[in-house]
Amino acid sequence: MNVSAPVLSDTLARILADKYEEVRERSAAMPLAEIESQARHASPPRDFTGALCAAVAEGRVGLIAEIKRASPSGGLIREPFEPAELARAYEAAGAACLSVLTDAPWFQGDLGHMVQARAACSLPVLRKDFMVHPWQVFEARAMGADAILLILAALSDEQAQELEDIARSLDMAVLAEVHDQRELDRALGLETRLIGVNNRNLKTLVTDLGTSDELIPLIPADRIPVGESGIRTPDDVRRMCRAGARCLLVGEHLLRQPDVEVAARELINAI
Ligand SMILES: O=C(O)c1ccccc1NCC(=O)[C@H](O)[C@H](O)COP(=O)(O)O
Repeated sequence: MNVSAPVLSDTLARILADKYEEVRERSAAMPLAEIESQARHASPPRDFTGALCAAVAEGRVGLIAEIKRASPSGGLIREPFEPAELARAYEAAGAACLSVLTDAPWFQGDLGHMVQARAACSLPVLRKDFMVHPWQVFEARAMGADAILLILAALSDEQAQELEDIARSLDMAVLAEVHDQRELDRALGLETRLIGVNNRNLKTLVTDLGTSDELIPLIPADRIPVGESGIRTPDDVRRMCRAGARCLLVGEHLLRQPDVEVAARELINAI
């Protein structure tokens, strides 16, 4: 696969330019065959999709609770920042899964945050990063990730397919993220059942739950819609459910609360 960033002039493009450079450096330090071998010898993944389905089958929100220190839109979100403590609190609240930001330049993330969070609980964990190259998928699994995010806006169809194939060969779940109908149509060409509708416009960074209102009803019944970004209140949760998503990915709102367990429980019990 070609390791060069698409030419765009928005926030996502700037993040991707840094990401392609990071992949170049990391893959130069460890060959693909070596990281692939580590991934294939890692202990088995936890069932990310199964955990979401179980929560929904029990009548609860399938909450993917996010762990991130900072973001381009929110600046520094939580300090002090204790990934293990957050993971335990989210699990105690009844979250189905975790999402952990591992991008350093834009989110102050680290793969170590994911390792610490996963070791502190029994929840399946999504590596939340900008995946553009097979090396990163192998790295994610080698470090314990149970799922990866594929942002359709950041990938060609061929890239998305290749990264999904690798993830599936490693028994990892894939969350395919879309922002508009065109990306949704492309995502439906993938095998994954998990289709994330991101309410954040990645060019302006503004969130609008109307994106979910519009796109989630278009997702076929054999897929699992996941509402993402800008979800803050029990009313927001109910709005996502009305649109058709009982699985939700929530970060900033929870991380800004002094007691994340109470805050997560409030959203989980909103329906
Ligand atoms: O959050 C950002 O500023 C951002 C900027 C550019 C690309 C991605 C970005 N966020 C990633 C996410 O989609 C969110 O971390 C995730 O959906 C949770 O959203 P929120 O509950 O609003 O923190």
